[in-house]
Amino acid sequence: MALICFDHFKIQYAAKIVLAIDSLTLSPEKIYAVIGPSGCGKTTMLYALSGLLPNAAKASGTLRNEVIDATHIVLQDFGLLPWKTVLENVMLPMVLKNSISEQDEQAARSLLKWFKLDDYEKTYPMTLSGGQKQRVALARAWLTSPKLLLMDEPFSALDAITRETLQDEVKNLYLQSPKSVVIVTHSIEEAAFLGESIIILSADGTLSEVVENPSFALPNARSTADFYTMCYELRKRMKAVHL
Ligand SMILES: Nc1ncnc2c1ncn2[C@@H]1O[C@H](COP(=O)(O)OP(=O)(O)OP(=O)(O)O)[C@@H](O)[C@H]1O
Repeated sequence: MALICFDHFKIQYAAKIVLAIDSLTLSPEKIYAVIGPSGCGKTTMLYALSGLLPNAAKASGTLRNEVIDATHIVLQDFGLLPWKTVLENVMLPMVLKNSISEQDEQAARSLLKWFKLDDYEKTYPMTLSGGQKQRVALARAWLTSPKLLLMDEPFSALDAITRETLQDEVKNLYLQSPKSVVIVTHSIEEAAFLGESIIILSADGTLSEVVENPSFALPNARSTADFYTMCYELRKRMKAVHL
């Protein structure tokens, strides 16, 4: 079954076409990484998938997202409310719907524990590090049990080791309870580690190709020859689409 279908889908700002995907189908319960040169339309693609395109964007053609009502997007700036505690921020979607159950609170606490934030539940976001804020945003995303999770450069602001730790946490959480995920990233290593399939966009916003990633499910994937080969292949292909 297809979760998402692009069919001659285009987005333009005034006369400038910034995304043009003729044909692309995404399957459920897979992690897709999206890479491509700066300005090629990666974030625009994510906004289109979330149904949150800016007013100035004009869309044409077809983009079918079968789970648009159960789609959650994690933005680059984390989207945390400074006047709410960590626990309240994680539970924000429930707070907004005015439907907090004991079960939700338990689930929020166990996610905070998973993300090593159990000592911080009464803390306010301004006192957290970038990595901790990102973890709060990820815990919130997971708590809503979205059918499709969209993440825009989720780890770009973090130092290398924190980034790898969070990538591991997200992958392990995904392997425990698979979801449909689309991650936009600038990092070839992140795409090769987190992407089961990697969508490569060209500089002009067209789809270059979708690459399957044989290293994705391997134990200790980062230290396998398949992972290094994948990084090498992606680097080669990225150079080609930059031209
Ligand atoms: N609100 C807007 N109004 C006009 N043009 C826009 C708007 N938002 C994005 N664009 C243009 O659309 C194109 C695609 O932008 P987008 O942010 O999707 O690229 P990206 O691949 O995510 O870039 P980066 O890798 O640098 O984050 C760019 O040329 C950008 O200038």
